[in-house]
Amino acid sequence: MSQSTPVLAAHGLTKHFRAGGRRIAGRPPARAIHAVDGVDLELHRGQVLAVVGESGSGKSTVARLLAGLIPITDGRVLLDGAEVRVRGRRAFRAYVRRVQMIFQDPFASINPVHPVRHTLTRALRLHRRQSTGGTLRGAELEEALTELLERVHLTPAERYVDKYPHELSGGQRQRIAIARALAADPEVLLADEPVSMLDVSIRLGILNLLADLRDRLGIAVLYITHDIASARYFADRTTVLYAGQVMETGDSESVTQEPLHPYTRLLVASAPDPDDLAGAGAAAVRDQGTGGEPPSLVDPPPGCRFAPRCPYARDLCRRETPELIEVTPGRSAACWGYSDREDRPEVGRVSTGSTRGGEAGA
Ligand SMILES: Nc1ncnc2c1ncn2[C@@H]1O[C@H](COP(=O)(O)OP(=O)(O)OP(=O)(O)O)[C@@H](O)[C@H]1O
Repeated sequence: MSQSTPVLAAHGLTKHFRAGGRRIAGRPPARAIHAVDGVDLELHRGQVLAVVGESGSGKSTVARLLAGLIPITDGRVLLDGAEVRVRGRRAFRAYVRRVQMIFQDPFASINPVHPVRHTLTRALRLHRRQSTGGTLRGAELEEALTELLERVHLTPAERYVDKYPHELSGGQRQRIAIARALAADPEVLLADEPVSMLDVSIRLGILNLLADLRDRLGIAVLYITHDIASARYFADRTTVLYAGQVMETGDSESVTQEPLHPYTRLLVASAPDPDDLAGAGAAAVRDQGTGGEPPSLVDPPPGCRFAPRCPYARDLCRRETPELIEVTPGRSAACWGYSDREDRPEVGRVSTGSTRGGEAGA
């Protein structure tokens, strides 16, 4: 892992939504939905970080917080090491120029009444004005449009530039959404489930495009997904989220092939991957069973949030919340099984091959 300053980092990122609507004077305060609680993550130049988790685990909220779209309840976001304070329109625009978001649904995120030319020209002009104060026109504008379309592999550019969104496929629309984000010349792309609404046959093409942008432009990519198999394929590092908290983090290959946290094993075991993602995890889930539902995020109980579903959980797990424990360099799990507590659970020994250093629950 790069030792350089991350281009974007979050420390203790927390978002509590008010449950049950607006506060009414004279009534007790509304309870909070703990959507994201104390999440740390780092995005490095030229790397993809996957944030993986089930529905409701807080993935989109993390992306929206990092994009500055919703206010943070607690914690800090650092851009190039400097704390971000996105207050006011100007500060928000300056931030968004460097940190762009790509949404799940390319049908909803692109205005259907305008052709591609309009969508991209608007984005180019907006960001050009902010960075140089100048306006793009004529041949210079055409050149910038062609370059953007070529970057997202929509070539020849003239075939696409005057098309309307309804004349494009889902994959082509997502490429336009990515081109629009690139118009800002960003350092970070926050991609919230960028392929989950697309036909399976074209998903790989979009992921390959994002990987290409990472490699050629050195962009840092946050890849939000519920599909841990795609994280293995596409992301350099993977962070696993459960009920708003980080359960495990590390290089994608080890997280998906030799998962440490019982929750990651469950995710891996239920991943529909023909490439036999971590047979060990699947066996553990099959043998011991981990049915059940994620906990309520309204006033969640103390202890590990996965404990009610965890086949290894002991009293300690239900009582105290485990911190992330570094099990091997660059790999951490928020599981008491990796602590040196005497009352720790036995989470099973995991063969981690050459990356192995610690002893799981031994
Ligand atoms: N604006 C909001 N107001 C209240 N609760 C919210 C709001 N946005 C999200 N939540 C709640 O926060 C929790 C996390 O939601 P989030 O959308 O971040 O999860 P997710 O992992 O992205 O799920 P999915 O994969 O289904 O999109 C959920 O319980 C959700 O209901």
